[in-house]
Amino acid sequence: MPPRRPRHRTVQGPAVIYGRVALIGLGLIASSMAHAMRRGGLAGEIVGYARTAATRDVAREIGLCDRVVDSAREAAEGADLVVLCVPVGAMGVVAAEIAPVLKPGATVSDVGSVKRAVIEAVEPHIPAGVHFVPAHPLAGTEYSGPRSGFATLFDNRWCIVVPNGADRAAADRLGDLWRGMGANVDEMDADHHDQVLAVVSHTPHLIAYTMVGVADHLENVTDSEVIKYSASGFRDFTRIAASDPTMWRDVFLTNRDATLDILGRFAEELFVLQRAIRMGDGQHLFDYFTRTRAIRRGIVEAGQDTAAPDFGRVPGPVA
Ligand SMILES: NC(=O)c1ccc[n+]([C@@H]2O[C@H](COP(=O)([O-])OP(=O)(O)OC[C@H]3O[C@@H](n4cnc5c(N)ncnc54)[C@H](O)[C@@H]3O)[C@@H](O)[C@H]2O)c1
Ligand SMILES: O=C(O)C(=O)C[C@]1(C(=O)O)C=C[C@@H](O)C=C1
Repeated sequence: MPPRRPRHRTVQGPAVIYGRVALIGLGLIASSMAHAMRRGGLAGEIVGYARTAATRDVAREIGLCDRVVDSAREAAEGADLVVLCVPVGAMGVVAAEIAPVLKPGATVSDVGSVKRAVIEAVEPHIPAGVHFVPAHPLAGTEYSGPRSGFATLFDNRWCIVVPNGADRAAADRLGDLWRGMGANVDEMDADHHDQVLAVVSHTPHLIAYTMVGVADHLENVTDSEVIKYSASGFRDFTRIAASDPTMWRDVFLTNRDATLDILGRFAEELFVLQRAIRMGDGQHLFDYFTRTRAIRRGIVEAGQDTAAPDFGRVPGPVA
C-alpha cells in the first residue's frame, strides 16, 4: 500500500529543540513522543525505525514520522537526538548497531523502565564526543505498538532524567524536550531510580499479574464468572496485567534485586495482615488501612491521579 500523506508534518519553529530526532522502536512510547513533539513543534524532523516490516508499514500508513527507514543505522545517521524506545533487554544490541554512525555532538537517550541495566548495556557503545543521557517517562498504558500512542500521554506526568555524568547542557536540553512534551522533569541517580520504580511500578505490576493468575487458576469459580462479576479493583488489576509481556519480562530480569527486596517486604506485610484476619484483630486492619488511605489522599491532592474523575474531592478524613 502506498504511504498515506502524513496528517501533520513536523515543522521548524521557535520551539525546535533538536533538528533531527531518531526514534528506534515504534511502540507506545515512541509513537506518543512523535505526536507530542509534533504538537509542540519540538523537532525539525522525526525519523523512525522499527524492527518488523509490518510495524514500519503501519507507521508509514498513519504518517507517524516524517520518514520511516529500514535500518536503525539509517535512522541514527545525522540525528541530533537518538531515542532508544525498545524493550530494556534490546537496548544494548541496538546501541551497538547504531554506534558507528552517531554524529559527534549528538545525544543518545532511552525511555527504558529500568536505568542501571540500560546504562550498563548501552554506555560501552557510546563513542567519545556523543552524549548519553538516559531518561524514563513515568507514563504508559497497557497498549503497545505504533497505533497506541497519543500526544497527551506525558502531560503533567514525571519524566526522570538520569544525567549519569553527562554534559550539563546535553542533560538540560533533553529535559527541555520532555518539558515541551508536557512532562515535569526530575533528575535522579540510576540506582535510586530503580529502587523507587520497584516500589511504585515494578512490584505492583507483579502483584497485578499474580492476582489475575490466581483468578485464572481457581477451580470453583469459572473464567466467565470472573469476567462477569469483576469488581472495579480487580478490573484495574486486569488492565495492568494486560501490559506487554516482553517489556515486563525484561523489567523483572533487569531490576531483579530491587524488585526482590520490595517483594520480600510485601510478603512480610501480607503475612502480618493474614494473621490479623485469622486472629480477628480488627484494630490492626483498621489502623493499617487508615495509613494506606493517607497515601492515596496525597496522590490525589498532588494531582497525580489523572484517571480519577474530578469531583473536587479526595478520600475523606477517617471519622
Ligand atoms: N508501556 C509503558 O507503560 C512504558 C512506560 C514508560 C517506559 N516504557 C519503556 O519504553 C520502552 C518501550 O516500551 P513501549 O511500551 O513503547 O513498547 P511497545 O511494545 O509498544 O514497543 C516496543 C517497540 O520496540 C520494538 N522492538 C522490540 N525489540 C526490538 C529490537 N530488538 N530491535 C528493534 N526494535 C525492537 C517492537 O517491535 C516495538 O515496535 C521499554 O523499554 C519500556 O520499558 C514503557
Ligand atoms: O499506566 C500504566 O499502564 C503503567 O503501567 C505505566 C507505568 C507505571 O505507572 O507503572 C508502567 C511502566 C513504566 O515504566 C512507567 C509507567
